[in-house]
Parts: sequence; structure tokens; C-alpha cells
Amino acid sequence: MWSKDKIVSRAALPAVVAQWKAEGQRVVFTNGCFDLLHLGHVDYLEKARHLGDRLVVGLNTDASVSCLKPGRPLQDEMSRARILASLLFVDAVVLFDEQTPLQLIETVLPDILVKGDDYAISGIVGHEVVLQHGGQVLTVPLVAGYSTTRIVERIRQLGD
Ligand SMILES: Nc1ncnc2c1ncn2[C@@H]1O[C@H](COP(=O)(O)OP(=O)(O)OP(=O)(O)O)[C@@H](O)[C@H]1O
Ligand SMILES: O=P(O)(O)O[C@@H]1O[C@H]([C@H](O)CO)[C@@H](O)[C@H](O)[C@@H]1O
Repeated sequence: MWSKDKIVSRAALPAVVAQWKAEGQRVVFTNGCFDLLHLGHVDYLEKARHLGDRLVVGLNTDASVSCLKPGRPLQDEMSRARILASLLFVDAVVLFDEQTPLQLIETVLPDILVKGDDYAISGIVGHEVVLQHGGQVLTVPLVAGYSTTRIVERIRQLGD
């Protein structure tokens, strides 16, 4: 499969997820901005994938990111999507334009919803609906010292 084929539209995603579930595969969902992919992201996504059988990544569009993180993203949504899709342990990437992935999570109803442990379970968008449908909500420990913000700060220092 070509990486670009892993980038799935909102309309096509339900059938893809339904097929995986029909095959008895546990679907893991996570989401994020993933601007300037770094070691923390890779470690986290790989661990998230191994909590189940298929990993779906909800990716904030450029418009969504710019609302959440002024001045961002540094990389456009298609770049961010393609880079995520190129990872062996990512099975699908789907863009969402809202400020939160709640509607997307209600569509996917993953078996497992995951975020980094910079989030408390109660602060993870979608945790209620996933738990109500018998799914799990889990966090993955952060890799200390890695963040996109930190990368940006270090680049800024180069200019000083
Ligand atoms: N160092 C890290 N180790 C593990 N997971 C991480 C790390 N940094 C971010 N994540 C996780 O990656 C997902 C996407 O986070 P995000 O795109 O905000 O990355 P970020 O580096 O924190 O960006 P920013 O610095 O702009 O907030 C989130 O679920 C977050 O918990
Ligand atoms: O990359 P981030 O900032 O970790 O991703 C955000 O996550 C939010 C999270 O799901 C809240 O529980 C989400 O609401 C937001 O849209 C970003 O994806």
C-alpha cells in the first residue's frame, strides 16, 4: 500500500473501520496536530498501535491547528498527513476541521482511545462516549524533552 492511500476521507472512514471490526481487529484511535514530527510522537504512536490491531490517527487541519496554537502549523496539513501515513504502524490518517475530534470519535467508536499522559483521562475529548460503548481510554507516557514547541524554540535561538 502506498502511504497516500492511508489518508482517508471522513466519508470513507466508517466503512474502513467497520471492515476492521468485522475482522475482529481492535481499532485504536488517537489525534493531534503532529506539527514537526519528533521522537516523542513516533514513540507514542508506535505504542498506541500496539495497544490494539489497527491505528487511526485524527489529524487537525491547518485551520483547526491555527485556532488551537496561534502561529501554527509550521507544516501544512497534507505534509503532516503524508508523514504520519508513511509510518509503518499508522493504518489510517483522517483530517478533522473542528477544534476537537469529538464528532470523529463518535463516528469511529474505537475500541481504544489513546493520548499522551500529558492528558488526564478525564481531559481526553471523547473519553465518555468511548467508555459508554465499552471501549478503553488509555494514556502513553511522554518521552521527556521532546515537543514541537521545544524544536521551535531551539530554531529561534539559532537566529539570535
Ligand atoms: N514527548 C512526547 N512523548 C510522547 N508523546 C508525545 C510527546 N509530545 C507530544 N506527544 C503526544 O503526541 C500527540 C500530539 O501532540 P502535539 O502534536 O501537541 O505534539 P507536541 O510536541 O506536544 O506539540 P506542541 O509543542 O505544539 O504542543 C499528543 O497525544 C501528545 O500527547
Ligand atoms: O496535538 P495535541 O494538542 O495533543 O492534540 C489536541 O488534542 C486535543 C485532545 O484530544 C483533547 O483531549 C484535541 O481536542 C485537539 O483538537 C488536538 O487534536
